[in-house]
Amino acid sequence: MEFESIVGVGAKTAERLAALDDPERALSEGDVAALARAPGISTGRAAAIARAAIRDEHDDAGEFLATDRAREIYRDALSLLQERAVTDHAAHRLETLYPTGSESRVTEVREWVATAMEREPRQDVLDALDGVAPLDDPSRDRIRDRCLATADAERHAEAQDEFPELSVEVVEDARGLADLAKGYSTVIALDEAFAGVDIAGDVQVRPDALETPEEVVPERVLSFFAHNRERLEAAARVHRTTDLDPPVDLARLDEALAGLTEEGTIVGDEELDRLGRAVDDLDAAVSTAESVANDRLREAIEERDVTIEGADLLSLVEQGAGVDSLLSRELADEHAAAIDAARDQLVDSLQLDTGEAELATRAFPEEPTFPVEHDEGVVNRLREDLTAARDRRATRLKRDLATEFADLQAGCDDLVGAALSRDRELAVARFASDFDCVLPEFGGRGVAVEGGRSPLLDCAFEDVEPVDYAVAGPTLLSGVNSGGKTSTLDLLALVAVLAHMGLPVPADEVRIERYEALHYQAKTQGTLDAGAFEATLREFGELVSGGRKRLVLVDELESITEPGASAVIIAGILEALDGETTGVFVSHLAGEIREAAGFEVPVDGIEAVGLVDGELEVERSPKKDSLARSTPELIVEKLATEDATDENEVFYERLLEKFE
Ligand SMILES: Nc1ncnc2c1ncn2[C@@H]1O[C@H](COP(=O)(O)OP(=O)(O)OP(=O)(O)O)[C@@H](O)[C@H]1O
Repeated sequence: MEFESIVGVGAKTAERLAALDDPERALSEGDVAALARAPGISTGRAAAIARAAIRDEHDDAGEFLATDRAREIYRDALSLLQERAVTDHAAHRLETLYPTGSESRVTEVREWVATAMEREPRQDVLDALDGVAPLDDPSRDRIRDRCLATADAERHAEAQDEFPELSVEVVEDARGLADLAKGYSTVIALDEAFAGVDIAGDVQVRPDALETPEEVVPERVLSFFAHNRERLEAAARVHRTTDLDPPVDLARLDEALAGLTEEGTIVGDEELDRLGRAVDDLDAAVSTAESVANDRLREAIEERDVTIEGADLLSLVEQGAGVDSLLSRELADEHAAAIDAARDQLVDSLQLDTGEAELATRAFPEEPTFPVEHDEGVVNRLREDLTAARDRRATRLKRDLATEFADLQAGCDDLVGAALSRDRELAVARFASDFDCVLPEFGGRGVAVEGGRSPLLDCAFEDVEPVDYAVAGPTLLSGVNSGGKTSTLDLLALVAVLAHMGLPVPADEVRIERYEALHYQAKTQGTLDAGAFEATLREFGELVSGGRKRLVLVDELESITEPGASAVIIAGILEALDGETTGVFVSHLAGEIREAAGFEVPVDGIEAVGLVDGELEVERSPKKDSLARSTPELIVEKLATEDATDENEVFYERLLEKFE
């Protein structure tokens, strides 16, 4: 794949992406976490690259979010969704959702979303998801007891690539192999030509070694599984608590994992445990056995009165014989019994098998001595035999388990992948259910929202009052102070962004025109200086001349300059937006703008229905074709109708007339 063909990916980024294991897969699947593993690529950058790759695929050149406020609304919407993902990985992957005018992209996401919304976000599934993360490779420890050998330079290079944890040596001939066998416990020759050579030591000829890494370096796959155990167990739990069909036999995986310690060594094999204990306890067992024999013998000697004829004693002394001969003559049976006891003690305490026991008995020779002493040479041989048996068994078990894991590995990748993808789906399901969402319908002109409730408001979602608002073409939105004009624009923007991301929207029903861009101009804080005013006007100049189909939302543009000029400018912009473009302009100057405009600009209004305890009671849904009365007007009306006395009635009445 030509990475540089993706918009925004230059030569340097392309080179960084190429360092990944499988960048094509990461790009085509929008795997942000995998892309962020490339050197020097942050998660944010990875998300942007993934989005650019999707854009590329859908021939989607345009940027939907045309202003800062539009981008803010997108960020807020995305955060609400990401907060509902359990794993960081799923949260990152959700960044690949972005608003677009590309119908094919929106349709693709909507199909996925429709299934996602059916998922049930049960607590046990969310708990299980907590431990899931993509499988990753632990650092590989160098293995020093084995080496590979070949006479072929090309194979040498291949083997070095495949087995970075092993030494790979070049050998000319069998002599070279024999030299290596002196330094390594195992030498694995890669060339068929070495088959049949007779060399002392563990020299194996394995021309297939490169294809069976799990047999050559079982430690690799074992440490991979030991390292990823918790993620795998969590992913297995996700499958057990949902309707997901496991891509791997979970019982088999459980069993394989049960045979592995956290360090990647084997557990649960009785024979290996026995051999390990025998090696570890050998010295202590020999010394106990020796004590047993000596205690018995001492007891026997103490209990015995030894009578010896003077002539015999003389002959023994003349022969220079020691007490041993006396022992053998007088206490032969007791000595034999003591040696038997020592041998039994050694064999029993180390649980030795018949072959090992045969050697172990020789550790206590029959020649009568006191005190009884073990034969260190025999004990050393026993130690070597037991150690070799233990290591052989461990190697065989490791290799068997590694082969089993190698068989399960592809399924395990899918197991984790499926759990993470369920997390993304559940984030959408929770978003939809937390904010009572529906999938919007595309079509018609403008936007029509029924029962829309914005989760971006500064109050608890259950306190948000539903808003109905349908708007098409250029429109002014008037309304009382703090009536909810800005919140209505936010709701329209949010609905437009979510709909064009392919996501459900927080409303009972929404129909929306398919747009290519959202131009949302936030309220300016205070009057702009000449330069900023010029820049803002320029932006509108570009906006009105742009050919793309866009939704235009503008909040109180009048604050950019003095009211008289503002009304004229806004009127001009409304005129320039051809009648086809839906543009909602919030303004307190609706009357003035209307007068300045060369056409009958529709004005909708958010109205106060009254004053309750000094607080305005507001009807949040804008009323069509209605210039909302201002708050001062409402207060004057209240004074004129409810509180007027004979003296001030005329004053209030006159004030009220001035508003009309
Ligand atoms: N649909 C709604 N449900 C509940 N509360 C709302 C709703 N819309 C707005 N509000 C509340 O009213 C407050 C004022 O809303 P908003 O800022 O949108 O009004 P405004 O008409 O734009 O005000 P201003 O006249 O100052 O521009 C919000 O902070 C919010 O608490």
